[in-house]
Parts: sequence; structure tokens; C-alpha cells
Amino acid sequence: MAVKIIIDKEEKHTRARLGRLSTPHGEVETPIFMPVGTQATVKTMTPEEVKDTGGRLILSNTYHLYLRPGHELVKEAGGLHRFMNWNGPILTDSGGFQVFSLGPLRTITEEGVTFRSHIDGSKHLFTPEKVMEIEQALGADIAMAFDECAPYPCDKEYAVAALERTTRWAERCKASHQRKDQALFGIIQGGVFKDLRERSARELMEMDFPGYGIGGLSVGEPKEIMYEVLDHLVPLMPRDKPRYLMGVGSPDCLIEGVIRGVDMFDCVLPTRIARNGAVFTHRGRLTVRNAEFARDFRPMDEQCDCYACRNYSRAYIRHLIKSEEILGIRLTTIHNLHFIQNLMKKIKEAIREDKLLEYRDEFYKQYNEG
Ligand SMILES: Nc1nc2c(CCNCC3CCCCC3)c3[nH]c(NCCc4ccccc4)nc3cc2c(=O)[nH]1
Ligand SMILES: [Zn+2]
Repeated sequence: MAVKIIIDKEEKHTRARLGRLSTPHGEVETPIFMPVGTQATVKTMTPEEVKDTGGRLILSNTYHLYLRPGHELVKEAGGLHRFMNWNGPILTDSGGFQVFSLGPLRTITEEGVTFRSHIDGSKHLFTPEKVMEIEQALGADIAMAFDECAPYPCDKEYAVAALERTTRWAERCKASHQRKDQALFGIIQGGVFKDLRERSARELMEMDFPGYGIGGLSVGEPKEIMYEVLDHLVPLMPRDKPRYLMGVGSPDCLIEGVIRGVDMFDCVLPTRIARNGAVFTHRGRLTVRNAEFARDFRPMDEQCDCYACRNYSRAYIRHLIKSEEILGIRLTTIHNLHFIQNLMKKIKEAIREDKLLEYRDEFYKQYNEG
């Protein structure tokens, strides 16, 4: 088996669990937050720096790498691990979400999705078979199936059509996926409708994937609705397979997702807000580029022991960002990735001690999400 999860401990009062996910490029602990490396780099970070913040498994993307530099070029380079000098596990998303977020620039048919490149406007067709060819060429340890992510809100008919197409496309992905050293994960859809979520999960589990993405969430729905969908869906999923909540998330969503039994998370948030001069702290978000920090010589987060917080002040980092000095967003990125990985470490400790709900309450007491 290319990829499997071993559950080491289930938290006593929640669905949270500690596990180890083994892959051809090594074993990682779960629950895990996976930094995003859209164009074969976690923006502004060297692989060593990503590792130093606690990153162990990173994401890259079929859509972006197909358009530039091209999956054949990456294959010629020896695959994504060689190309980007990352020797840990990699997961590639299928581009389903990217292509659907292109809005009017794309059209969906049973065959696949035609879209125009956001780079040069050229026309392309993604079919399940084409996406499998791309992901196998990139060579990630985990490849996501090509799915249709329904928008939020959408009427039930739309969600049914997207779910049914996702199931048919999952069959086609499975039929055309040959790489034995790459695990293909199915993606569960069904919008915010509990019966549709059950149906999508059942149809995909019949295909016996080694792991499952939970798609169609974190697309604008209120967090409470996302939590309700998880409360209903996760118990239906196999206990001994990895559960990957796609596109999540913020610190509160990570804690709530782990409580509900999720093992894997990815989100652009930590790296994206860092580039906008904003950082996570134990007391909530802080926009360090704001004028109020011009003479604030404290670290970004006084409880943080990352490289940026040990060596630089808010005033200095604000100066760098205002002066468009690249070091500025490198320091906010180092901090944000460290903050999220440190949060995952504290969550894992709380699971070990069966105190995850207490940890959540303690976290919320100090943290207010913006
Ligand atoms: N196949 C697929 N992917 C999904 C993704 C992309 C996950 N990140 C991939 C990653 C690969 C490398 C390039 C970047 C993306 C999602 N992201 C979100 N929410 C993000 C919501 C969000 C949160 C913060 C900022 C922006 C957007 N919901 C998602 C649902 C799906 C889905 O159903 N199917
Ligand atoms: Zn820090």
C-alpha cells in the first residue's frame, strides 16, 4: 500500500485521533497542517525553512504546474520532489477547485472542463484522464481525484449533479491511474445537504480509495454549517483511512476540525495573509503593517519562539513591509507557518492527555479571529 494511516490514540471526549500517515517519502504525524506550495514552492521559503517551521507534507497544484512550467518538464526534472528539492511527502490537488473558481472562464461538460489559462488566455480541457496523466507525471505521494466542487449557496439539484459527476469522474480517475507508488484519494462532495453527503461518501467508499478528501466546504458557508456537515459525515467514513478537509483553515477551524475527526488540512491563509502584512498571534490576528506598530518594539507574538519573534520587532517588520523589502514578508511567513504548526503540536498534546475540549476553551478565551 502506497499510503496508509495508523491510529495511535482516540481522544476520550471527541472524535479526534492521533495517527501516523506513512508514504513513500516518509511517515508524518496526524493531525497535520500541510503548507501550500502552489507553484512548487511555499512562497518565499526554502525547503529547509519550511521544515524548520514544522512543515512535513506540502501541497502543490496540478492546474498551476500544468500551465507553467508544464508537467512534462517537471517529469524530465525527475518529478516534483527533485524539481523543488523537497524530500518529504507531497500531495497534489487535482485542480478541480482552481478550475471551478475560474468562474466564467470555464465550461463543464460530462467529458471534463474547458477553461482559459489565467496566464495567457489559451484554451485547455481537463478530463479525469488528463488530470491523472498530469498528477502521475508530477509524482506526488498523494494525488486527489478530479472532482466538481459545488459553490455555496447552491440549490440541491445543482449539488446532486455535481456529486453524481464527481462520482463518475472518480471512477474514470481510478480506471486511468496506474502509478503504484502514488495514492489516489477520492473527494466527497454533496454541498451542505446531509443526505447528499451520505450518498457521495457511500459511492466513493465503494471504490475503496486509500484516503478521502472532504470537498465542497470552506467555500463561503458559515463555519457552524461546515461543522454540522462534518458532525454528520465523518462518522460515516472509514476509521482506518485518512480524512482530509480541503482548504481549511484558520486556527479555530483547525481545532474544530480535529475535534470532529479530521486528520489532514491545507490552507493558503497563513502564507497569504503573511504577504499582506498580517500575522496570527495567540490573541488573534495582528496587521503588523498598520501605523499603530511603527514604534512598537515588541515581537509580533510575545509567546512565540520562532526565528522572526526571537530576533525582530513589530516596528522593524512593519518598516520592511512598508519599504517592500522582501525580508518583511519572509519573516511574517516564517511566523505564521510556525504559529500554525505550533498550534497543531498543542492540539496533539491535548489529544494525548484527553483534554482537547479544555484546550479549545482556553484557546478561545484569548483568541478572537479578527
Ligand atoms: N479538489 C478540490 N479542492 C478543494 C479546495 C482546494 C484545496 N487547496 C488546494 C491548494 C493546492 C495548491 C494551490 C492552492 C490550493 C478547496 N479550498 C477550499 N477553501 C479554501 C478557502 C480559502 C481560504 C483562505 C483563503 C482563500 C480561500 N475549499 C475547497 C474545496 C475543494 C474541493 O471540493 N475539491
Ligand atoms: Zn513568531
